[in-house]
This record gives sequence, C-alpha cells and structure tokens, in this order.
Amino acid sequence: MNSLRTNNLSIGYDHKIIAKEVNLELNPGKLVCLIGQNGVGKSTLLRTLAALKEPIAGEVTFGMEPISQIDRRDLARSIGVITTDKIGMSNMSVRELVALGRFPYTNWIGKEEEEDRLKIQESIDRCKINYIENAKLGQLSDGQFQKAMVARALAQDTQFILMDEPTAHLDVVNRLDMFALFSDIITQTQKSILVSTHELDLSLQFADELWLMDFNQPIVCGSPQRLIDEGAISKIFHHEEYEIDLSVARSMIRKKK
Ligand SMILES: Nc1ncnc2c1ncn2[C@@H]1O[C@H](COP(=O)(O)OP(=O)(O)OP(=O)(O)O)[C@@H](O)[C@H]1O
Repeated sequence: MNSLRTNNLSIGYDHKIIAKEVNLELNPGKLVCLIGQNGVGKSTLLRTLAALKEPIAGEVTFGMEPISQIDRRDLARSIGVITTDKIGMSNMSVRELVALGRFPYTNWIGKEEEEDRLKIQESIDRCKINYIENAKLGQLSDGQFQKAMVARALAQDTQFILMDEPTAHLDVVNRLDMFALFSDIITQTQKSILVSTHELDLSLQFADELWLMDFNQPIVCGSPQRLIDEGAISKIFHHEEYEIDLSVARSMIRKKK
C-alpha cells in the first residue's frame, strides 16, 4: 500500500506562506487528526494534500508519483476528500449524493453496477442515514448533511480519506459515532483517514497520530499520549488566563463494558 507524503512542501496563498518545509507521511491504517487554532492553516494543508490547491513549493507524492502528475480520475480512486465548501444541488437526494462517490468507477454515462449499489448502501448504513436516504439536500439539517458527505466519501472507497471538520455540526453523540466509525473503518480496511478537527477529546481518544499545527512553527507529529506528556498540545492551545488540563481528556470517553 502506498503512502501520501509531502516533500519540503510550502503551502499558502499568493505571497502569503502559511507553512514551509513541511515533511509529513500519511501511512495506511491510521487515523490522523490535524489539530490547531483557527486560521493556522489546516484547511490549506488538507486542500494541498488532496491536490485541490497547488503548493507554493515542494510536492505531495502518492507512492512514488507526484499527485500533480496523476490523472484526476485515478487520483479520485485513491484519495477521497470532504471540504467545508458549500455544494449547491439542493434538489439532489441523499442517496444521489452518496452515489456521486462512485463516479470514479462508473462508466461515462454513470451507470451503477451491483458493486456500486452495494457500496452506496453500505456507506448509508454505516453512517446511519437510512432514515433520510430519499430526503433532498436542501431539506437537511447541517449535521445530517455532514453525515451524508461522510457517506459519500466512504462510497468512494479510496485508500485515503481527507476530511475538513467533518463533525463541526454534529451533537456529542453523533460526533462520537463518527470518530468510532472512522476508527472501525481503519481497523477493518487498513484505509487511512486524515481529519482536520477541533474535537480535542475525541482526537485524543481515537487518533493513532496527531499532527499539531502552530503559527510559524514546524508541524509536530506523534501519538496523543506522547504529545500530551511532552506538553506539545498545551503549547498550541495556550490561554492568557486559563489552563487546559489534558490529563483527564483521554479518559473522558470510555467504551461500555
Ligand atoms: N483563499 C484564500 N486566500 C487568501 N488567504 C486565505 C484563503 N483561505 C484562507 N486564507 C488564510 O489562510 C490562513 C489559514 O486558513 P485555513 O482556512 O487554512 O485555516 P484553518 O486552520 O483551517 O482555520 P479554521 O480552524 O478556522 O477552519 C488564514 O489566515 C486565512 O485567512
């Protein structure tokens, strides 16, 4: 299985560099949470990794190949992405949205085969959105829409899934459900999921690895426990008046016996 790597990557906009000399590796079978304050550059990094945005310098490679040189359809079979961009199509049904995930596999008229139908249904089931399968996107709550987008990414059945704040609109139970689902998918399929998120407690509980982004600092990577122990997480979330005690965060969520 291939890895997704960055080689001396610089990301940003026009002449504004947000992070430079970034060398990261996303390996198969990992749930990685990208954490950092508002505006630090998480979305920018994620979009650059997904080839939705050109790097300022350096490159992103999938296996041995720079992603900029991989055919778009081939790339869409390896890397799935959910951004926070609004999509129009309010008249489309949830099932139709999830079916879009099969687009890289279907023929030019987009005809679904049995395998496509199975993947679509499995994704709908896993995200527990059967009850809104026929609802139009324009009628969904923000949280329901977010789950439908995750289902679309699952239906795409890629080795890597990159998601920008996929749980921002979900309540506490649904957030937990989503992170548990990500963790299950990884255990069962050896896929790799990179999630940009502000869910510190869930990331500490479920992530195999955290990527911590801070302003004008190198990105720090490591297991949640190691980064807590080293004080790296507290460092990026400093507050003038308050302290965040992370020692309890990992035990806040426990699996029932
Ligand atoms: N299209 C753009 N053109 C110029 N600057 C941009 C653009 N999009 C984002 N930025 C700037 O780049 C920086 C990083 O933004 P980005 O959206 O990547 O941060 P983020 O970590 O995802 O933030 P948040 O947690 O608030 O979603 C910010 O200073 C932002 O203002």
